[in-house]
Amino acid sequence: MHNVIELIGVNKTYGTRVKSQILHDINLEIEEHSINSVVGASGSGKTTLLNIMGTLDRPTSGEVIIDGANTKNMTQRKLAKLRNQAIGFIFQFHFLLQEFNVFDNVLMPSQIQRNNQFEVKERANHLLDMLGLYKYRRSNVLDLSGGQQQRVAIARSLINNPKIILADEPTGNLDLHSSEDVYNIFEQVNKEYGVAFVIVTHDKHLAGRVIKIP
Ligand SMILES: Nc1ncnc2c1ncn2[C@@H]1O[C@H](COP(=O)(O)OP(=O)(O)OP(=O)(O)O)[C@@H](O)[C@H]1O
Repeated sequence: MHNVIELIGVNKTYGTRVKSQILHDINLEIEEHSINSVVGASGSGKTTLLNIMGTLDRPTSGEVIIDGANTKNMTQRKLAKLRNQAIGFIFQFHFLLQEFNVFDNVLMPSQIQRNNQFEVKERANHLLDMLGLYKYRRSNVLDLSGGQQQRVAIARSLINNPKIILADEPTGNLDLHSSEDVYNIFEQVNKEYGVAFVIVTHDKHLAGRVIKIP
């Protein structure tokens, strides 16, 4: 089985004068097509771990391998390209662009690469259709409910056809019904597109393998 993410001996320490070690010698493999939930007490380092997996933050020591590529000595530019191609991100607060409509928000990550625009737009339409948002594609994102906005964020995370989606408390801001909706979509996307998921969660809906941070 191919690993889409591999962490080898990862440590993370914050602070310069007063040091605080958050992650201790983490060794982890995320297999392609797998679903994984990250759990742990508040402040235990779940978001820190996810940010390191997503190359948004670098470990103090240890190695992060994304889809077979060791990121240790990569330039910021190369890292940004790899991240944009391989990884989709979903956050608790979706960070949609308020001045853009639904369709343009979904297209956003694809604009960084010179992808075939026709294919990208077709894919955006397909994703919006799958997520029940096609009729809202010209609406401003502020006119949508919280659950609908999170579905726009899910479509956006999938636009570059990533191998992995990293989701940080994706249902933290949603009611029970919308939360279940989001988890059902994750399962559907995992089945249909083979995307691996790593989900940081506080709620009881634990999907797939559970990674516990001490
Ligand atoms: N940039 C930073 N600089 C200094 N300390 C930080 C930084 N980011 C996080 N921390 C600290 O690292 C610890 C872990 O934070 P993190 O957000 O990863 O935990 P978490 O498990 O995701 O928490 P929660 O469940 O409350 O969201 C916390 O004590 C936090 O204050």
